[in-house]
Amino acid sequence: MTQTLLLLPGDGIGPEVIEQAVRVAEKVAPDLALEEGLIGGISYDQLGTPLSDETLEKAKASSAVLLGAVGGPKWSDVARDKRPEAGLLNIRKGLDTYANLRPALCFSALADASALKRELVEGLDIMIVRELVGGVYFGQPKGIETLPDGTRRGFDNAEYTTPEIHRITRVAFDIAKGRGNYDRKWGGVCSVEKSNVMDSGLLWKEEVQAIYDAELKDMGVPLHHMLADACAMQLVREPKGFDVILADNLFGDILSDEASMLTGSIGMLPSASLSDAGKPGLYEPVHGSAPDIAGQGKANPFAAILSLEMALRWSLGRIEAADEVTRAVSTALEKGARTGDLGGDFTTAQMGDAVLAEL
Ligand SMILES: NC(=O)c1ccc[n+]([C@@H]2O[C@H](COP(=O)([O-])OP(=O)(O)OC[C@H]3O[C@@H](n4cnc5c(N)ncnc54)[C@H](O)[C@@H]3O)[C@@H](O)[C@H]2O)c1
Ligand SMILES: CC(C)[C@H](C(=O)O)[C@@H](O)C(=O)O
Ligand SMILES: [Mg+2]
Repeated sequence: MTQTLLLLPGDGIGPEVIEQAVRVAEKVAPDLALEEGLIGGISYDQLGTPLSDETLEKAKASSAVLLGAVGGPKWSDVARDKRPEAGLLNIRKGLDTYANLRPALCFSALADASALKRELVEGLDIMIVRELVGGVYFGQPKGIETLPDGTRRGFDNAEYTTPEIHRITRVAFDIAKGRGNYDRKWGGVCSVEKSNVMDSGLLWKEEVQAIYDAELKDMGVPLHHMLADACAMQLVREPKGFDVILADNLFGDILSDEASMLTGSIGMLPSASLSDAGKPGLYEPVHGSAPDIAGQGKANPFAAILSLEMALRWSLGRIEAADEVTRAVSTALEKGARTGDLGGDFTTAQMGDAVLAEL
């Protein structure tokens, strides 16, 4: 059966980086059927909604979805439920992609581009497993209200349930088992929360432990618990001490941006968002639409190309093609391919050329 990759380039640098990922896809998986759809601000401009039913249906019917980025200052005054970011949250929820995998891998050629010393990050290979369709992002009620005295009150509800915590914990353990890095200081799975302050955090810790004791212990994968603020600190102090970090939606968002700077640039970090087996995965760079450099040919397309790599690996079962892409990116970096964020002057297209030259 033909496999379909739905492209949702979105806003800002999204279309620029997806264009390069498409060149790579056409080279390593020429039989893959590519379709295109709208999401984000461009969808709001054309259709009055950041995610149309048509795009969501197309996504559900595809083998995988590759998304660029959404958002930008143009839509800052639009109502929250029509904002580009709402389109992103709705497609994640609509596809039930609850397991967001955010690898932070420091290519050896970039060890000096990191904000940290070479010895701290050289060889870094950690995986953040972020719960993506629950927590404070989706909890109800939320809103902004005006109080009788004229001041305002904004509120969000951080909530998790047992099944939500158990299913993401199972994914984290499966991934940690496949990686086998148990000898690191916090090797195996390190679950982070604020159980010292938040009830949803306390439940998170208790339910991770409960499913581990009841179902996962025999896998032989160590489990650690850490407070999220301490994890933020240890990530810059001793990043190679971690292997798989399991986090809720909000802490996973913040810690993955932090981890991006260990690898050299946010322009390098891909992600995979997975649902249950057999359902399409959603693949997107961790970075946003970068309005400050959009339209200038300055964006680093490697996060998008590596997101394609993750789609080949996790949804399309094309492991050899995925390995080829990783190798080509690594070699391109070794040969000096660098956009501005990595301290070079390559254009977005030249970065694509550099990868294609190695395929
Ligand atoms: N998945 C997504 O679509 C996603 C993710 C994060 C932010 N956003 C949205 O993007 C918009 C801008 O957000 P932001 O500025 O906080 O974050 P951002 O990631 O867009 O940009 C942060 C900084 O990193 C740089 N940068 C990001 N990606 C880069 C790349 N590929 N190459 C080179 N430099 C890169 C930008 O130039 C900027 O200086 C907001 O509307 C935000 O909501 C979308
Ligand atoms: C744009 C925003 C909604 C999104 C998030 O917070 O999940 C982004 O920061 C990300 O990391 O994918
Ligand atoms: Mg983020």
